[in-house]
Amino acid sequence: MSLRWGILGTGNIANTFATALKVAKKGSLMAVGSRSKESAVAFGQTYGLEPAQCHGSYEAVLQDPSVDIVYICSPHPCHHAMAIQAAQAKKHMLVEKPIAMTEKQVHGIIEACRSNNVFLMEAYMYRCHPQTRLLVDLVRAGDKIGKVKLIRGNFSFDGRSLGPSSRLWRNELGGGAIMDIGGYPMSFARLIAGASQQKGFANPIKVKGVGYIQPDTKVDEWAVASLEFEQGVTAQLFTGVFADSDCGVEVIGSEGTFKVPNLWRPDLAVLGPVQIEYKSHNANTKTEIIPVPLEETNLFAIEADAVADALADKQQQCKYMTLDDTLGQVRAMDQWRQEVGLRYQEDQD
Ligand SMILES: NC(=O)C1=CN([C@@H]2O[C@H](COP(=O)(O)OP(=O)(O)OC[C@H]3O[C@@H](n4cnc5c(N)ncnc54)[C@H](OP(=O)(O)O)[C@@H]3O)[C@@H](O)[C@H]2O)C=CC1
Ligand SMILES: O=C1OC[C@@H](O)[C@H](O)[C@H]1O
Repeated sequence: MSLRWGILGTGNIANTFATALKVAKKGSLMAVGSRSKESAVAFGQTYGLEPAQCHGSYEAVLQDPSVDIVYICSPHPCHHAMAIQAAQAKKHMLVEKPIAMTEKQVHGIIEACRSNNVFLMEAYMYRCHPQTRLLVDLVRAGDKIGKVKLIRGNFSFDGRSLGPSSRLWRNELGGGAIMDIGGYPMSFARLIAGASQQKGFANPIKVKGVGYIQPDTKVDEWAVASLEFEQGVTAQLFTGVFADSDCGVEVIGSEGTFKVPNLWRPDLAVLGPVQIEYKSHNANTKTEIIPVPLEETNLFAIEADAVADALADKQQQCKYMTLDDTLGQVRAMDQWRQEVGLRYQEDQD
């Protein structure tokens, strides 16, 4: 099955995804939509589209019969309306993370997709990667880790040079660390807590958080969270957009610890090796390096092909990020924001 993709938006990640579609085995780019025809044509030229495949509105892509599925990659506050329109146009969709701003919005998107029988996935691409799948299998097996006690996840980068016009620093565009990258460690903790209980994901029973909100931009510059799950599993999360820091993750169990230096972007070698490191708590053992067998290295091609596999299997969700998982994710994100006092216009809707 080869999926015919349309991309809605021509920004940073749109380019990454279009590049990935060149190597994806089960999909190709058929159209792009932008708020301006000029941007659409410039983008399309880079990826081999004809001018007729480059639309000066998102709506035109939704009406394009050569498109099966759209990739929604506008700023987060735009996702909700675009996803509902895509569902009404009977297009399947992969929506960038966070899929929407609030739990209420996520319910609206899921309802629209279910009633129009279209596929929906929140694009936490790292969830599809073999490295993540191997870690999940190791945690589920339990022989090395024992009982999971603490999950630690960080994602931060220095976004100050992007400047005040960037969506990252604008409250009305959903700016701040929690919404941009805090969702990665949150979704990771929920994935691993679930694996430790032989489930696809788990939702925290307690979310505590603090953070720093810039008084001028009204977005969070950094934030931390402590989570409690059932069966005594806990998690520590850090996110920030003011500095690069170690973005590795750790799972600490009763018998040993797994460390993954480069979980979020294993396609970028500069961020660290693609491998899982295991150290038993037995003082006499050395760190074991567990390699990750890879047939494909492009993370976004892996994601696009996972979407194609789900659709070929007549599924309306992807097993790596199901719709219930997405609902649990937005609830936990809403709680984290509430703890920190981070508010957006959508909280009043
Ligand atoms: N999975 C991942 O690794 C990544 C995911 N993302 C996610 O993708 C989304 C987009 O991020 P990114 O590509 O960095 O963002 P950019 O700001 O680079 O691009 C966003 C694009 O959205 C379109 N757009 C529609 N409405 C607006 C608006 N009101 N203001 C600005 N742009 C608008 C524009 O395209 P046009 O002008 O053509 O209409 C713009 O180029 C975010 O939700 C983000 O969280 C981002 C980076 C990495
Ligand atoms: O998802 C993301 O990952 C990488 C970051 O640079 C980007 O801002 C974010 O949206």
